[in-house]
Amino acid sequence: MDELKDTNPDFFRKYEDIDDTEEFLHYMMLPLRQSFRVNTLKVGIDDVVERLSEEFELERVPWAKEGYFVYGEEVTNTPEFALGLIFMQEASSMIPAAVLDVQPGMLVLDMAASPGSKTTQMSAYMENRGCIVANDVKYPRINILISNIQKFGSVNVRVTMKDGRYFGRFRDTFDRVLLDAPCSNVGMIRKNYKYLRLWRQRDVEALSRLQKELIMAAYRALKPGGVLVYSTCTLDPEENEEVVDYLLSNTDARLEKIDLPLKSHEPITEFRGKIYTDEVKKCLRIHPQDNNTEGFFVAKVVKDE
Ligand SMILES: C[S@@+](CC[C@H](N)C(=O)[O-])C[C@H]1O[C@@H](n2cnc3c(N)ncnc32)[C@H](O)[C@@H]1O
Repeated sequence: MDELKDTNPDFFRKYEDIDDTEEFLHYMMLPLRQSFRVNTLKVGIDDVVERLSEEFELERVPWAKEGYFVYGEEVTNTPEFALGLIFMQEASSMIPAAVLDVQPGMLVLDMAASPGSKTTQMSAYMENRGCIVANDVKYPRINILISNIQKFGSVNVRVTMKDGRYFGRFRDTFDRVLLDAPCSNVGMIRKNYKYLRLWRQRDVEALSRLQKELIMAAYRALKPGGVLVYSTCTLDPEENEEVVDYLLSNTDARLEKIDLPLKSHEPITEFRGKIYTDEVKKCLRIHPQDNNTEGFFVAKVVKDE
């Protein structure tokens, strides 16, 4: 552990103010459990589960009916994976689309969509009806997005390559908006230690500024009566509670409490001299030890009619 701390002392110093428990550090460094979603556009959940149970131990993800943890050998070596009947996705990353409550026929904006795990999850929930505009700003990531959409069999998706802030001009347009924002990826340290090496406070601050602009554009593009979900796979308050606090202070946005069968941490309302509205307590702040997943943050925002 000491060796690891030496790779980025600034990170560990800051995180003493966020979660200084041994449990947090322990789970941060533990390898992630594998998990997948059944592609309900192509196959029934029970059929896949029955077949894969012959080879693997499966455990249902409590917050996504088609999500499973998988134990044993590499599930990506199966025909089910090759045929796109299952989609590998970290279990906590299944939360935002589960919270967004998309319905068949809706117009949905996925503002930062690549590699498309949540786009494909939403297209399954929408039974391939309606339309998802799946956007990403980076050209190489657009290719991965398109290939995942094709492999999954999602036919209700249109891909765009724009800076997410561009969508602010489509005022009151989308029934649902997902902003799964670019972030400092602290939650993904469990997947790859490179995210620990790469973490810098100045990047957190720059990302926070970008996220505030993105969430304002996302809210503008949302129809009255619609729902916006903001999520990150990081735990820095500047990228989470502070961004949501910014939206609430500058618009008429409202938060709704998220009710899912999982454990979470109390959101942060005060950090390094900044005070955030108590409303942010309605958000989900998930530390890795809560459910043995990646760290994650999710906010459910509504725009009144
Ligand atoms: C957390 S990842 C999205 C993961 C994706 N939602 C999924 O579930 O598969 C964030 C994405 O934001 C994209 N991004 C970065 N800056 C952006 C911007 N200004 N506008 C739109 N997308 C951006 C990145 O290229 C990256 O693909």
